[in-house]
Amino acid sequence: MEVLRVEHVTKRFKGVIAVHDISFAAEAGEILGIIGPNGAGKTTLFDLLSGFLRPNEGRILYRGRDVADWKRPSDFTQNGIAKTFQKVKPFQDMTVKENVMVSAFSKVKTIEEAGKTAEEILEKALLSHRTHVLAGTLTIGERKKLELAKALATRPALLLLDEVMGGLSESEMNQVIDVIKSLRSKELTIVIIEHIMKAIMTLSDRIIVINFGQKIAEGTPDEVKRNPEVIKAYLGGGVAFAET
Ligand SMILES: Nc1ncnc2c1ncn2[C@@H]1O[C@H](COP(=O)(O)OP(=O)(O)OP(=O)(O)O)[C@@H](O)[C@H]1O
Repeated sequence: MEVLRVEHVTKRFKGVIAVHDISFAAEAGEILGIIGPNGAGKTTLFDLLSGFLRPNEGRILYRGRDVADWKRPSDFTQNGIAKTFQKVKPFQDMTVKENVMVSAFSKVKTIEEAGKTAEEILEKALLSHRTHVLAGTLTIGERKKLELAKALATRPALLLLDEVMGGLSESEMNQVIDVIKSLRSKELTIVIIEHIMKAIMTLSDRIIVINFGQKIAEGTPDEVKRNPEVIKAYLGGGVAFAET
């Protein structure tokens, strides 16, 4: 079943065309990677998918419904679309559990239910050993896991992960990769933007490559790695595919 369809979407900021006539789709249960050099338009595309921005042209269909009908970003959350933020900003003076409970309240009504959701999700996010500490005391790796947990607590069907590996050590990154792998199910579609090639190549079923706002390639990780257009775009940006 198709969960997401992006049709000829364009987003302009004054003179800049940040996203230019992009189309793609994602199936239920799929992990779809989006890569591209700095400034390619990835963040803008995510902001369009999560309702923070509106396209100038084209449309975005979620489960067959045009998201233009939704007025606020919270309508996106209510309908099952969750996004993590590149710059994680937990409520520092609240515990890890309380942070997750805040997100859980988008779907449940009572403190008991929110607490239960938070505990279950913290377990999934490999963060249950930090349940009762203040979020302000977490390491960067733990903050990234908390960010993931907050998104999961809204019970999404479409999860948008924006550079969740950034700033992590190798072992922290491997843990987050394991967490994301464990989320795989036919009820959840994951779209992930990531600069770290190892992570995106390991996780993605399919990858879309964008450069200067346009889609330049789409395929399996192996197909994308061998694509001459992609190699050219990345060599220009100084990133070597050979490492992956
Ligand atoms: N609010 C804005 N106003 C003007 N230009 C913008 C705005 N947001 C993004 N842009 C421009 O749009 C283009 C795409 O930016 P975007 O942040 O989406 O790229 P990106 O692929 O996410 O980059 P990075 O990998 O560095 O995060 C860039 O040229 C950027 O300068």
